[in-house]
Amino acid sequence: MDGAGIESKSQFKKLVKTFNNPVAPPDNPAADIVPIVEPTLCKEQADLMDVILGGRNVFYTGSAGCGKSTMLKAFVKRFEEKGMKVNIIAPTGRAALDINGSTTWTYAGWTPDHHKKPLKDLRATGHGRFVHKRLNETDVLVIDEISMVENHHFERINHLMKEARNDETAFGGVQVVVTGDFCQLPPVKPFRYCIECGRETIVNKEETEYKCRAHGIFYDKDKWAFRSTAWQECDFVHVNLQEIHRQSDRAFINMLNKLRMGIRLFATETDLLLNHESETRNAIQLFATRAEVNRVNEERFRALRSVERTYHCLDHFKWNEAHGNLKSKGEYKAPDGSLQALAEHRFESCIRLKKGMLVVLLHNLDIGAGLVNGSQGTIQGFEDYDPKNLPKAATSREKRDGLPIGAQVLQGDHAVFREWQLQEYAKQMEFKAWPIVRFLNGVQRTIYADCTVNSLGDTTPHSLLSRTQIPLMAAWAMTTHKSQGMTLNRVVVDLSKSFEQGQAYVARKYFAMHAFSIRPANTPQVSRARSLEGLKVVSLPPSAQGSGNPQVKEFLQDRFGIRDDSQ
Ligand SMILES: Nc1ncnc2c1ncn2[C@@H]1O[C@H](COP(=O)(O)OP(=O)(O)OP(=O)(O)O)[C@@H](O)[C@H]1O
Repeated sequence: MDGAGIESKSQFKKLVKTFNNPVAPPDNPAADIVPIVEPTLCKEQADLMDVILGGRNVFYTGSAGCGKSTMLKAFVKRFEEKGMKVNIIAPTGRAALDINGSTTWTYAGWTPDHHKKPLKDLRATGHGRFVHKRLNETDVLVIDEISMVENHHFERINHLMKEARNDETAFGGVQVVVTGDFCQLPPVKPFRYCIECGRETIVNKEETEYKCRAHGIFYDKDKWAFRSTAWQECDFVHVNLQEIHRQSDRAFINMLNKLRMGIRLFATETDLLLNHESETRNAIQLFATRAEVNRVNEERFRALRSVERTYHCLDHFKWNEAHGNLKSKGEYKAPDGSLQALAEHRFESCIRLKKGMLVVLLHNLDIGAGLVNGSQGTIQGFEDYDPKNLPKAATSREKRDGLPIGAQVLQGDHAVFREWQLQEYAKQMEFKAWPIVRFLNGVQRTIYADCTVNSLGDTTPHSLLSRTQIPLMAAWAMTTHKSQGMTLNRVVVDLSKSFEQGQAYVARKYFAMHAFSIRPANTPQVSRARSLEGLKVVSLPPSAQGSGNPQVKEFLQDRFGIRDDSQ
């Protein structure tokens, strides 16, 4: 098993006590103060790990919160420990940053214009120096957020890898692991250019057909990766993770599963969702647009009379000159000096903080203490900067002898680099003080800056792209987009309003996505983790129920027997 776990309630209580009482030394300092940032895999996750490590091509899926990202980190670590070269790719920049990977485009060495090339020419790009080398060094290709990867994009990558690796088996013979949830975001602008000749297709009014004069019609219903020839060639083992780790309330999980599949809720369930008792003091309001979020957050921020403190991020690109193609990553900057390459980063380039402000934590600080990505709290005050308290990379001696109470330890790859970046960040801080946050579960912590590192390039040492910033953001309001992947404690959401505003292309999926992105308190260690308790749904859009994409439903039914029993 990977990572340490909290095995009993008493162990958890002891940990919380230790964190809340920094003067009382615990029995075993080293064991108790090291934060737990990765959970212990459950049985079905461990079984999946065996299948993946066994070398088969695997597609694994499951509802939001079943641990897809947790699995990804765990098996990548295991492959890397075996010395295997793993490339992790995702269809968008933001998704790629979250998984310390690159985009499908960067991996393939393409710009969107490459889709305008006939397949034969596109395949030839696999012989470009960097691309050829990169694709030939891959042992395992991991594709995250597969729901957004369009059929022919998946197909094109398959062709490119066959050509580059001179091997006509699926993806040129590498092991392929794909993950994601087809009930979440769909591919954008499918079949825009004909895969055969690269000419722009002509779309009909209903956006159901894309026509190439020379090569016929492509149908919108076939836009999904699972409808591609490449998917068949991969001969995937299909795994559906069923245990939800974010929520613990059975009735609530059932409802979420129905919403995911676009299954109409029973009247009793709708009633429960709208009218259950909820604790929404200091809850976060989810909105569709950034403008609404900014308005609410700005109003509430201004209303606080305490002193405002501004924190600018520290972006850094440590470039290995062997990666000529990456040089520009460190060159393009936004007006505030932050790197364009990190524009989609989950940490803000600039944050303003005040005492009394509601904030949300943006990374897993300490799972054992219930402090995860999405934990909400209030700033209680500020701790003066003291270099002694900055998180440090543990030396081997410290690992052996234990660290001082309250010290935060930097673990894993790049720990020394991260420590250095934290020190640099502290030097450039205008206000030499760190926010102290009391979280909704009662745990109080000083929140130091965190440094996230993305390793880039095909050779080692990798080029390192990093952002260092205080991992907090205002939590009166948030976009639903930003809430994806978080475990929020208290949420208020008005779904009908989102519909009136005529949400973009995902309108049909919007309801399922939104409802599914609501993550009330769940960590089993937090005693009041009654899932519906932290959720307030203001109103539901009646038209939005019972939608769900028919091809996705059919696919999930075929593969996993997940069916719509309400019909
Ligand atoms: N085996 C486990 N034991 C305890 N907690 C777990 C376990 N697996 C995952 N979690 C926790 O559950 C939460 C959701 O996990 P994760 O983000 O991996 O899910 P996901 O399926 O990727 O969700 P999404 O589709 O929303 O991105 C995280 O806080 C994670 O730490």
